[in-house]
Amino acid sequence: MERAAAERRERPAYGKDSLISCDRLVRIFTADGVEVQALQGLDLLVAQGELMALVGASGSGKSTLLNILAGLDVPTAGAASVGGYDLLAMDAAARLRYRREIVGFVWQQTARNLLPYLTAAQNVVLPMQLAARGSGPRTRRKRAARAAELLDMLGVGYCHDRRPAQMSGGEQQRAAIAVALANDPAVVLADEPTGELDSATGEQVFAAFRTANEELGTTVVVVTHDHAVADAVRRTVAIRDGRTASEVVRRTEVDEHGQESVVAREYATVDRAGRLQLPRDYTDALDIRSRVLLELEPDHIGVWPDLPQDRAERPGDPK
Ligand SMILES: Nc1ncnc2c1ncn2[C@@H]1O[C@H](COP(=O)(O)OP(=O)(O)OP(=O)(O)O)[C@@H](O)[C@H]1O
Repeated sequence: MERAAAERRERPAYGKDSLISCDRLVRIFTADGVEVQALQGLDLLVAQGELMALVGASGSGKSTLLNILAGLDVPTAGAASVGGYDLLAMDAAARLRYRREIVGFVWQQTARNLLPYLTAAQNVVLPMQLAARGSGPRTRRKRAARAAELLDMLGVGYCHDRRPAQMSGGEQQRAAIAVALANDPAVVLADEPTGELDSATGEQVFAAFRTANEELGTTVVVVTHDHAVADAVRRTVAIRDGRTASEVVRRTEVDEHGQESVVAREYATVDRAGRLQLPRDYTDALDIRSRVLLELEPDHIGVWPDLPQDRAERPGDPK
C-alpha cells in the first residue's frame, strides 16, 4: 500500500506537460429554473503544437467547452488551464490579457470574425493595437508588415485592401485566421470554421489552419461537423453528453515496399475515475444494457454481455 501511495505521489500531475488541460470540467446552466449540465466532468489534454478536432452531436457541449477555453465563459467546477493560465482563477485583467494574447478565435459566421468597415489588413492590425503595451509589434510599420505577412502566408495577400463585403466566404475565413494569429497566440480555437462554406472552399480554409500550425507552431483546436476536416487531423476527440467519449488517432505507416498509408485507430477515453464509455454501436450490436461481465487478462480486459446464467457462455469457455 505504501508503495502504491509512493508511486501515486511520484506520478506527474495530470496535464503537467500539456498546453491545454481540462480536468473533470463541469458547466451547469440554469434557465427558467431548469438546470442543464452542458459539461459533466470533461477531461481533455492537448499538447503544444497539436492540430486536433472536436466532434460530437448537437448539444453535446462542444461550444460550451470552446467558450470556456476562449476565456468567454467560466466553468462551474473542475480545473482548466491553457498555457499556464488557470481559467477558473483569472481576475478581470488577466482574463483580458489571456483573450488578447494567449488565444485566437475563429467563429463559424464569417461576418462575426471581421469588422465590415475595415480592410483585411486593418482587421489584422486591430488586435495588435489592442494588445497590452510592451507585447507584439510596437510600431505602426511593424504591425502593418506582420499583417501583410500573415495574409500572404494564408494565401489571401491579394485581399489586403479589401473590405469583407469584397471578399468571398473562404477569403473572409482565411483573413479571420490571420486576425486570430495577429498576436502570436499559443492556441487558435475555431468553432465550425468551414460550416458556411462549400467543400472546396472549406478545404482551403482548413489548409490555412494547417499552414498556421506547421509554419508558426500554433496549437489549433477545431470544433467541426465537417468530415473532411475531422479526417484530416492527427487526433479527433468525440464529445458525448458533456464528456470526452472516444478519440481517433491517425498515424502514417510505411509498409515493406516503402508505401505510406494513414492508419486510423479508435480509442475509448478512460477518465480520471477509470470510467469508460462503450461506443453506442458496440453496445447495440451485443444488446448490452445495464452491466457487463469483465475479465482481466494479462494484456487486455474482456468485456462480455450480461447473459442470463443458464446461457452465460464466453468465447474460450469449454463447450
Ligand atoms: N447559455 C445557456 N443557457 C442554458 N443552456 C445552455 C446555454 N448554452 C448551452 N446550453 C445547453 O448546454 C448544452 C450544450 O450546448 P453546446 O452549445 O455546448 O452544444 P454543442 O455541442 O456545441 O452543440 P451544436 O453542435 O448544436 O453547436 C445544450 O443542452 C444547450 O442547450
